[in-house]
Amino acid sequence: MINKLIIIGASGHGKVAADCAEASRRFSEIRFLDQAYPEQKTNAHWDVVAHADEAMKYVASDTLFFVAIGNNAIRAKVTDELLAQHCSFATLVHPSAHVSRHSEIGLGSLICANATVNIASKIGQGCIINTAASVDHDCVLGDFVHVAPGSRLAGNVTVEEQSFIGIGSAIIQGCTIGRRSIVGAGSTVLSNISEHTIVAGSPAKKINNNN
Ligand SMILES: CC(=O)SCCNC(=O)CCNC(=O)[C@H](O)C(C)(C)COP(=O)(O)OP(=O)(O)OC[C@H]1O[C@@H](n2cnc3c(N)ncnc32)[C@H](O)[C@@H]1OP(=O)(O)O
Repeated sequence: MINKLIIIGASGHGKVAADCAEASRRFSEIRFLDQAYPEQKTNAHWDVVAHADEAMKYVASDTLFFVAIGNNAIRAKVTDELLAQHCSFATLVHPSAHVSRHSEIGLGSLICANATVNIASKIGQGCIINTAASVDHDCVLGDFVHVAPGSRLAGNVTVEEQSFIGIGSAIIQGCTIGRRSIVGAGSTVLSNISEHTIVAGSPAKKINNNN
């Protein structure tokens, strides 16, 4: 029986992931690994038990791993390293989230409190659908996308891999956000955004490249 969770990343985001895992009642033991160990030994109510480099010592048939690193590129890298070592991953869904049974959630993703994933949407691996964010019908999110708290994706929105949708943003129906792009906090996206682009404002306009 799988009942232990090892979370890589004892940050603020890590404690949100742990809280979500605890609320799901799937795990009897939740522990962290972090680069800050041994200086950091706790994260909120949970213990940091080892350095992140020691993950392999915790591989066991009753244990799942979860990578709680907010930076999309680093989360992708750490996840890929652990997958290469055949670690088994948890997908965490807070009990207050609404996830349509006709949607798909990729391995290692986090669906936070009060978030919604509506019918026929597909969320990739290692994504974060943060607090009270909503992903409406027929959306497609690539791997390691982060939709920050309170953001709204209308129907048929595509967000390509490793892009970040800033807190409180809105994206109208049918838009595509290219890979590794950033939508600034509180923006309104009315048209497609190219890859590696930072946009902000209402309507959202390019303010920089994201290299
Ligand atoms: C649970 C959690 O905490 S999840 C995390 C949630 N956090 C977020 O959503 C943060 C999102 N980040 C932002 O909005 C940032 O401002 C970014 C990434 C869009 C831009 O950051 P930077 O590249 O550092 O841009 P910088 O701060 O230099 O601003 C450049 C210009 O864009 C403007 N700008 C920056 N962000 C925004 C925004 N969100 N909306 C409107 N204008 C903006 C600035 O005012 C500035 O304008 P100016 O040149 O006229 O002075």
